Amino acid sequence: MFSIWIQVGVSAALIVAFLVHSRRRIPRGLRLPPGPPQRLFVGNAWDMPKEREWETFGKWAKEYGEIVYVKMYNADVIIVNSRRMVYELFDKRSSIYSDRSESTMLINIMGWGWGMTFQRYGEWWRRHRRAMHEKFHNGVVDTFKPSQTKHTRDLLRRLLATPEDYPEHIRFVAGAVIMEATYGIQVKERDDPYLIAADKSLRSLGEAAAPGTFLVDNFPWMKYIPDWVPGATFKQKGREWAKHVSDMNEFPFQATKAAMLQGKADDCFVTSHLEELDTLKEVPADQEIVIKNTAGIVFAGGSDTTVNTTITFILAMALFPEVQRKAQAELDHLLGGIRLVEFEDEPELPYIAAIRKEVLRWHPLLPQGVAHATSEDDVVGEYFIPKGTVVIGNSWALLHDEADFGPDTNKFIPERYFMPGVRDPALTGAFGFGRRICPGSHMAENSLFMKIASMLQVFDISGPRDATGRELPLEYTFSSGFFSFPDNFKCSITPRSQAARELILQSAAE
Ligand code: HEM
Repeated sequence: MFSIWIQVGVSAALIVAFLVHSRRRIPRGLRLPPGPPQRLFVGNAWDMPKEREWETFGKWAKEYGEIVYVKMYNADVIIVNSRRMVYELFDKRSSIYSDRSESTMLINIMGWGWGMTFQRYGEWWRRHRRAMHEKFHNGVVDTFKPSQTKHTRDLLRRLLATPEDYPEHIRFVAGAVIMEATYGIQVKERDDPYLIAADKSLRSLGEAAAPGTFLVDNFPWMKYIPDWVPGATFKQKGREWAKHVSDMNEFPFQATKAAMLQGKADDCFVTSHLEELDTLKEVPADQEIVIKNTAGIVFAGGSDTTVNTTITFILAMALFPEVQRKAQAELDHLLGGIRLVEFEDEPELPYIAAIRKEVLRWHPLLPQGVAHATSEDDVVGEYFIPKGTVVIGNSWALLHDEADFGPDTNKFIPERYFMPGVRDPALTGAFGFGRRICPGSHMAENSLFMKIASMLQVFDISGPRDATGRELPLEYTFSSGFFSFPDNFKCSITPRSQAARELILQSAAE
C-alpha cells in the first residue's frame, strides 16, 4: 500500500519538476548547452551510464562538444570536456563554479555534512580549507616524510611475508600514516576500530556518491518517508551508514584530546591546531569543530585515495613489464642495491617521477572528479548555465587528450613526460579543479613517490604465477562509480634478489 503512495509521490514530483523546469525562463537569445535527447519527466536520468561512465561521457563529448547538458529528473547537469573550458569555468570564473550541490542522501541521511568535500562554497568551507592548507601545503608536507618512509618500509616487510595479501597491506599502511599524521595515533595491528569505521564510511560513500544512485537526491521530500515503509530501504541503509560516518569523525578526535589532557599526545594535525588555539587571542567559538571536521576529512580523504592509486600502480607494473625494467635500472644505477631509496633521491629519479604522473593519468581514481555546482546563473557564449547546475569536470577526457599527453593515451607510457609541452596530470584534473582542487595532493604525491620507488627497487611485480613459476594471464576489471580502481586481482610480488630481501629485512632495525 505505502509503496504505491511512494510511486504516486514520485510521479507527482516528476510532473511538478517537469512543469517547473519547462516554465523556467532562459534569457532571450540564449539556450542550454547541447546534450542527448531527453525523455518526458525523467530527462536523461535513464541515459546516465551505471558503468564505465567515462566512455559514455566521451561519446557525448564527441557528439555535443566542450559542454554537454543533461537533465537528471529536475536537476541541471553539465559535463565539461575540454581543458580550455575547464580553465574558463573552474579557474577564471571560480567564484561561480566552486559550490557543491547538497546531496540529501549524503548530507541529511548519512551525516557527511561535516566533511569539507561536501560543504557549500562559503565562509564555513573556507575556514575548513584554511585549517587544512596550513598543515598540508607544499612548503610543509615534508614533515610527514619520516612517517611515510617508516611505514613504507613496513609495507615492504609485509609484502615480503605475504605478498598475496597486498591490498590489505597497502590499506593498513595508508591508514597508519594518515592516523599518525592526523591524530598522532598508532593503529592496532588487527581490527583497529578507527580504521574499521573509516573503511565502512568510505565504502558507503563510494556507493552513495555516484550521481543518480538514490532517488531521494532528486526528490528530497522522500527523506520524510518513515523508515518502515516498503521502498524506504535507502533510509535504513543511510542510518546504518551514518553511525560509521559519525564514529569516524568523533572517536579519534576525542581520543587525541584525551591524550593531550594526560600529556601523552604525539605531535600531529590535531595537537598542533589545538595548541595554537590556546595561544590565539580572538578565536571563533566553534573553531574546535572546524579542527575536528578537518581532521576527519583528512582521515577520510587521505587513506582510500592513496590506497587505490597504489593498487592501480601495481596493476600497471604487471601489465607493462618494460616500464618496470626501466625504473629498476634507474634505481639500481643510483642506489647500487646498497641502501633503500630515500626522499632525498627524488631529483635523481626522473623515470620514477614520470611513472607517478602516469599512474595518476592512465586510470584516474576519480574519472569524473567530484562534481562542483554553480552558485549563480552564468552565460558561456550562447549557453545559459542556471544557478545550482551540477558541474562535472570530465577528468578522464582531459587526461586522455592526445593534444596534451601525446599518442596512445590508453597505454601506460611514462616516457611521454620527457616530450616537450606534455602536461602534468596533477594539474590537469587528476586532483580536481579550481578552488576545490585536492588540498592533500602534495602529501599524496610524496606518498606515491615513496611507495613506487621502494616497491620497484626490491620487488618484481607480474601477473599471477603457477607453482612452477610460469606467468598466468592477468585478469582485471576497473570498478565504476564515484571512485574507479582495479577490483581485486591476482598478481605476483617477489623479491628481485637475495640482496633485495636482505635490504627489506634490515629495514626493521632502522
Ligand atoms: C592519489 C591520491 C588522491 C587523489 C587522486 C585525490 C583526488 C581528489 C579529487 C579529484 C578531489 C576533488 C577536487 C574538486 O572538487 O575539484 C579531491 C578533493 C579533496 N581531497 Fe583528495 N585526492 C587524493 C589524496 C588526498 C589526500 C592524501 C588527502 C588528505 C590528506 C585528500 C583530501 C581531500 C579533501 C579534503 C578534498 C575536498 C576539497 C574541497 O572540497 O575543498 N586527498 N581529491
